[in-house]
Amino acid sequence: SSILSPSDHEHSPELSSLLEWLKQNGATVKNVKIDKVRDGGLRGLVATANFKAGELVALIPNHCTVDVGHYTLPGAELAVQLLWRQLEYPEWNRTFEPYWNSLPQWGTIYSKENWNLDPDHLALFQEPYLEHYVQVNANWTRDAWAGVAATDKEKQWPHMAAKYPREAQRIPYEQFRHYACLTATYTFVFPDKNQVYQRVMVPLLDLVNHYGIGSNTFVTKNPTTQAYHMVATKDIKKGEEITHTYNMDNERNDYAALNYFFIQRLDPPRLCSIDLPEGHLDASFPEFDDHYLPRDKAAILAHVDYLETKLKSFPTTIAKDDNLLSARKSKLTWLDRRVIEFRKERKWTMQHWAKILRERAKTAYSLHQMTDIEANHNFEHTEL
Ligand SMILES: C[S@@+](CC[C@H](N)C(=O)[O-])C[C@H]1O[C@@H](n2cnc3c(N)ncnc32)[C@H](O)[C@@H]1O
Repeated sequence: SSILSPSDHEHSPELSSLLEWLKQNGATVKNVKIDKVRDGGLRGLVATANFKAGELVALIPNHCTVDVGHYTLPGAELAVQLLWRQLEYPEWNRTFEPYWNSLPQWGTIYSKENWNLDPDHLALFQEPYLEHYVQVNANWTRDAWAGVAATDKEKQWPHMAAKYPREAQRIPYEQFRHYACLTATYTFVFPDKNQVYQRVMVPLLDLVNHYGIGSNTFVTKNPTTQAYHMVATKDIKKGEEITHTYNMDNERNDYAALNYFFIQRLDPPRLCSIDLPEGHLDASFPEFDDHYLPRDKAAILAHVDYLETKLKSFPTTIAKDDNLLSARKSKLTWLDRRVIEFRKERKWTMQHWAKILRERAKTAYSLHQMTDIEANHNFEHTEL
């Protein structure tokens, strides 16, 4: 069934049941609806009344949420725990049906945890580093499923499934890797009652999309009631999309593409983290590019050289990528298209910054070593 709500703004049966279930269980979900929020049909949360800054947008009690494991664990290991819990507590599992049904179906969401490992698809990145990053992560999911990952047995599926062989047999790999993606991308990190940070599935709040600087809510956990509160950080008008900042790393497209499989055109444009001087995917780069890009003439020119050499090394140009994306009889899947859109956006941003840096180099200072003549000159001045 479709994960999208119909265009007449009525909720699909799945989403109506979610809201009903939450209300029956003490949640506050009054002035919000789940709707298509972007051209591509992206689902998100929308305000159905005005909210003032500081006002509560939604409250989800702790008993409607699921702690899936320690926040440092990869999606595959969290998936093992979630599936095991569903088998171990069938009654509890049944009561959560309205929530499970609100989650996206297999094959509609991707992240490094459940990526398509077809080499032709990975090659679309035009970047070996990103290909490897996806491979390492997706292979971990595959290995945890097969029970051959280099980690504790209890973190791998066959060991946990051994207790429920018949039920476990009915769970296909497709579902496992989908769960690995969900536990990594549809979860929040919050401390439990013992102050241990957990990955938590929070119904409804996990339908809110990411927005960087300028998002209109944040999520907090009440230390006494353990409930999750979504609070407006600015006035929100009726009809506006509700957003929050998952993390600022997502403001770089390589991070967002690999971890959540979306890309953005940002204003001002931001380079991929791997295209920053000494940048890499696992670092946090919360500030604008301008704060990271060099000021010293030699360093600026070195970075312009990096960007231009890299741009020349790509097998396709932006124009070629555009042609591929707009070709009428294209055999590209939506997954392929997203990766091509990613690489096109990456190139565009590299060109943009190369141009700005080339300008900046014209008036930049130099930290080059003093020549003998300069040194002698300074010495004479000191003597005087
Ligand atoms: C926590 S869920 C948010 C709800 C999701 N849109 C849904 O309908 O189930 C995270 C997923 O939403 C999508 N998403 C979140 N923020 C986005 C954004 N700014 N642009 C595009 N897609 C986004 C990505 O597919 C991501 O994996």
